[in-house]
Amino acid sequence: MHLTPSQLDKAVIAIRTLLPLEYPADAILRRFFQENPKLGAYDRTFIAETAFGILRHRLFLEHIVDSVTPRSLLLAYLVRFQGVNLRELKAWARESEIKWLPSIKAVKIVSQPLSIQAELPDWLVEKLQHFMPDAEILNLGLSLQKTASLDLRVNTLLAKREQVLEELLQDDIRAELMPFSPCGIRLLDKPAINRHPLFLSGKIEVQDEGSQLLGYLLAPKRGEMVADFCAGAGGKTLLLGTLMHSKGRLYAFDVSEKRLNNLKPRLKRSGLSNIHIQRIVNENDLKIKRLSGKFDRVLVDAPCSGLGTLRRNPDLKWRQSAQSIVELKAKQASILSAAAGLLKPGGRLVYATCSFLPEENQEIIADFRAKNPEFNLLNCSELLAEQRITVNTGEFLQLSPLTHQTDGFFAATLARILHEPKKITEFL
Ligand SMILES: C[S@@+](CC[C@H](N)C(=O)[O-])C[C@H]1O[C@@H](n2cnc3c(N)ncnc32)[C@H](O)[C@@H]1O
Repeated sequence: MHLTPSQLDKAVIAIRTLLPLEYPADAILRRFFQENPKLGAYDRTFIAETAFGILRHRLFLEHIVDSVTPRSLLLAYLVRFQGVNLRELKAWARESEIKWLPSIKAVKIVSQPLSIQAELPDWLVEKLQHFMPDAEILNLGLSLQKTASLDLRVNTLLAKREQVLEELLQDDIRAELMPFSPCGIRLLDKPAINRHPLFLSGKIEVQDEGSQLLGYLLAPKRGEMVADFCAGAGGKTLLLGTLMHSKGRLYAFDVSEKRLNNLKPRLKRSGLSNIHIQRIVNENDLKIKRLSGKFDRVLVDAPCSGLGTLRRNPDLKWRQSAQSIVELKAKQASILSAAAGLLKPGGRLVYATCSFLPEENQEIIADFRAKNPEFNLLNCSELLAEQRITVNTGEFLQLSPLTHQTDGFFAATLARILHEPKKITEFL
């Protein structure tokens, strides 16, 4: 690694700006780069990768430095995790630092407490210990410290997966077919894919394989009425529209105008014409109430802690807390209840999060079913098997970076029964 003093100085400033983590790390860095337009592509990559690397290993790094400063964290990270040689740092590091740095190489990670080894904060380890043995927590934590692959979804309305793979390989982009998703391609490096003609022409989108599987679980058909209740910037909406062959009506609901606006250029590229974007004030918006009982399929990609995406968003373990999980849980239950009201008898709903905490997942489903006996639970593995996708995680879909090389995802599939039992009051 070739490091220059000005590059290291800039990295220290970036880390200082980042570490209070008042906003998502990617947004802070984006702003930092906007405010430092003279930084070249190589410096930007170095700064972004280093900053994210420090967030991934922050607990261990804070443990091994004498005093926690952006500069000491940077030095410790470079030496310990990037194998940077002290000679390469001589022009920049102070004499006292050059003396101190060799000692950090000797600190053994395996003799640290579980939270440091797993790089998960104490509150999270405590929660996990309720349902996972320590060895599993450690493996999960280690898998979340790795970087995620760049996953693509082929827009099968515009291109065939094999053709896209061939084109990528011809352009010297190393890629392979995904193991689970029938429309997925995994890249083995991180090229600037958003400038590639396949991306610009709408033939590919960036999407984690786990997200793609949620679309296949919902399995919307041509001509159906479908809702993506928490559509955001529409990653899953676009997949659902494709599975519907652009036929039928697909509503993209969300409370965030900004996120829905980000869906618009993607929609244009996709060639889909069956998507109706609707901003709602909240889950109880009148627009939702008016559509009650009209939908064949509903996806609830609920707002969640995002802990399953720590490979991409390592800052989330610092931005979430035991208290934020309590608040999210109440929101998730309320959204699920409102979204379920959209379903026709016989309709299907998929509730999903990118979290591995039962509070946001199984507990939400159990509470919902206790209050709504007119909904049955369908077996996710069987539903996927019907589409020749083999992921055997039982009645719930539970994906993890450790086992499936995807983000951590949870999904449950509910079906509204066709003939609902009459309510007792109707007999009185
Ligand atoms: C996990 S993200 C969705 C990501 C999106 N489905 C995708 O594939 O890109 C959750 C979304 O829920 C939205 N949200 C939060 N509260 C909501 C509510 N009460 N009703 C509907 N959407 C809500 C957030 O704005 C956010 O876009």
